[in-house]
Amino acid sequence: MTPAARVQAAIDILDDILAGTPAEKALTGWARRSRFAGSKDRAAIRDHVFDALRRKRSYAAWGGAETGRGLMLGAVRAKGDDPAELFTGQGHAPLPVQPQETGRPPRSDAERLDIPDWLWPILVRSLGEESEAAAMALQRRAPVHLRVNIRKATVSEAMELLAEDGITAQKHPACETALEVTVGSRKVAQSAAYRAGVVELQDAASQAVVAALKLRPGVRVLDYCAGGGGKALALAAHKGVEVFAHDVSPARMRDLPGRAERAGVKVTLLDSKDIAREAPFDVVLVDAPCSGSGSWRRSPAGKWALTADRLEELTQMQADILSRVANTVGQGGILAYATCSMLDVENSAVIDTFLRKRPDWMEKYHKSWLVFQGTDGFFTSHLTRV
Ligand SMILES: C[S@@+](CC[C@H](N)C(=O)[O-])C[C@H]1O[C@@H](n2cnc3c(N)ncnc32)[C@H](O)[C@@H]1O
Repeated sequence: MTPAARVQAAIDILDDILAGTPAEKALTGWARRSRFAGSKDRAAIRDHVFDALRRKRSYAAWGGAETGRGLMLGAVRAKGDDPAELFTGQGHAPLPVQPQETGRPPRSDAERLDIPDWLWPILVRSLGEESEAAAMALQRRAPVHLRVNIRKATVSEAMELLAEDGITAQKHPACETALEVTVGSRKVAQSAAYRAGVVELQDAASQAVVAALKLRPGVRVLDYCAGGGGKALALAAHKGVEVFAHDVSPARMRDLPGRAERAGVKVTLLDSKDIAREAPFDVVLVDAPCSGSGSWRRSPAGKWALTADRLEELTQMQADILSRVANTVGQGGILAYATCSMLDVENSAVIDTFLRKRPDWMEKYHKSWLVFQGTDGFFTSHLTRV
């Protein structure tokens, strides 16, 4: 496909997404209907689509419309290029630009930085001078990070195994088990290292949240919001640590037993009544449902779907979960709260509310990871009884 034909394909897929089809479904549907497209075409089109979804607001301004065509036109103009070179109408290229398709530069910081207006003051209150850098990082593609499963290989061995499949990865400073893929990221899922459970796809900050717990052999840990089990598997990679996983939607943990087997670790799934029987735990991790603002590079739809009401609902949910699970933590144990959010209302404010209601608890540690520092945005806080 020519570069211009790829742009037209992105326009069609974006129209499908704007009409309500989830991004992954729209991309696979297009690929199925377009057997002529090679893997390089599909990768380039996917990049166009996700770039436009991350920068939907500013591209719509530059392109003059929130349509597939408006966004791709905006993408070209925002880079300072002349759309006439791609929008030629020749072959499968988009039709030439019409005089009424004018567009304009963004009019506010929020529009320029692709943040909804209502959210911008909340981000500024949370991050101060760093909010612009964070918003700009959210406009770009996320790096591919791997967690080395230290139960199966050392970090160097994992790097060598990846290299045999043409994948270059380098150590990431955020966590000892973390690698950043610099070449061959699209080959990871097919690689021998991945299939043998030597590496897992996981952001470095997500790994660092688990590493911050400094788990020692003999401890019993409950991952209370386990979801697909990314953190449960990272917890279970620690030798001698007994890991239990729970989720309010057990279906989300469907793949966890298979993933644990591949990783060579044991994770015991618990439903709500099992928790009472197995408590107390030495560590309870609450990787809470959140806005996901720290991972909007990967899931840009979340940035546009979030509303003030939904954010309020999430903070209520976060507070409820924390107070519900506190009693399952044993004496001297840790209640660890985490979110992949950079918003203070989901992070420090949730902890402050908990500590106000429970003066018998105190915060012993907290840390934030910001999205422009090379990882997803994350927050964690360790609470313990006074
Ligand atoms: C951020 S995700 C967890 C991601 C997962 N820990 C990982 O590392 O892959 C939050 C999870 O919390 C679950 N959840 C939401 N409300 C809950 C509740 N009241 N109790 C337990 N889990 C809940 C959701 O189903 C979702 O799977």
